[in-house]
Amino acid sequence: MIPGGPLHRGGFVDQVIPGRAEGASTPLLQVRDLTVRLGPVAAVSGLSFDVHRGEFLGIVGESGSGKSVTAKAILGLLPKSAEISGSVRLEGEELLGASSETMRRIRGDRIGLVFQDALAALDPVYTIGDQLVEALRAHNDVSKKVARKRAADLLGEVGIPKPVERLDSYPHQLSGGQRQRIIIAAALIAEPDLIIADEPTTALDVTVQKQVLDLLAEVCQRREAAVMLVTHDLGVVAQTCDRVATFYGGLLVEEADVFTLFDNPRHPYTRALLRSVPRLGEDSPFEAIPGSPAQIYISLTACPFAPRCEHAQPVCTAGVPPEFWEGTHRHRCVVAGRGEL
Ligand SMILES: Nc1ncnc2c1ncn2[C@@H]1O[C@H](COP(=O)(O)OP(=O)(O)OP(=O)(O)O)[C@@H](O)[C@H]1O
Repeated sequence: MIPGGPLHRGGFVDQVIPGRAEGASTPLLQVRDLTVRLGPVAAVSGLSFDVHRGEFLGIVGESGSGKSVTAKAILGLLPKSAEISGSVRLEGEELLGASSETMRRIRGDRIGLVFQDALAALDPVYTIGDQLVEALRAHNDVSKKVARKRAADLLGEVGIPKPVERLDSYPHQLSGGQRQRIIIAAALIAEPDLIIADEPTTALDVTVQKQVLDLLAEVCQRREAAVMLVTHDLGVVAQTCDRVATFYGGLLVEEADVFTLFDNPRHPYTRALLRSVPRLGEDSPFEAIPGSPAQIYISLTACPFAPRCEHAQPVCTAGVPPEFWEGTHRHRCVVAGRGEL
């Protein structure tokens, strides 16, 4: 048993997780004690976080840290063989264990998806207009003419020049950045409350990346929707997010508002992640994190970062570290929690 510090709070399920919108109404998305096993792999362990309306939450971590599995669990897109427990509520409605029909409705109406590969998400044999009109008419009982007008308006909203003409283009006739804007337009069709964007800009060059992220942030604010951005790129997080959660080995190891996380990271993994980002104009070279990302089998029994952590002590492997809170900043490092870091 790991001794919790004075700031340690136990229990997850009814825990209040303060976010940016403190004192605000019920969170839009409330994830509690989410645990996912995929065969022998403990992909996500005891995950709890909130997403509020109008908020941009970044989820960062190395490959294999459980980011995509978390997104898929929320969307009901994990394989049937996955063992899932905990709770995922969208404005109070429990999504874990919901029927496939309910989850199709949720994905269609309430949660929009933006994935990395825009070309794969668009059908090459149909025009952009055909695809948007079809998607619009799946959600709204409107004529083709009205749907086409709305599709053009949507393209305008996401910054596509000459939107009416673009409706007649095929995906391959557009640039990567334009295709990603169209994917965002498609994700917005049903006016979702939450947009989950999984590495949405990885395939784009830096300038276009910034435009697409600014667009997501602007749309999120204008529509009072929330965005959950899954990325391994801390530069992207710094540019866009209000709050950041760091994942490691399927565990949420730290969460804070973006300024606090960058200025005063508490978990050694977040610190290492920040040091691993190259900075222009600084003499000190960036440092790669030694060792390989953790793959956790069966269940988590210790701090997953301990084998790679320069500050690890025996206590770190005595059990899963509890949460330590400093205001709205929380982390799972016992050494930092004891004030020894
Ligand atoms: N279908 C699956 N079957 C078995 N294990 C899986 C499956 N999908 C993911 N995993 C495992 O679950 C863990 C979390 O994977 P996940 O894809 O969520 O990581 P990630 O943080 O999104 O990484 P990346 O940035 O590479 O996408 C990893 O150990 C991965 O190997």
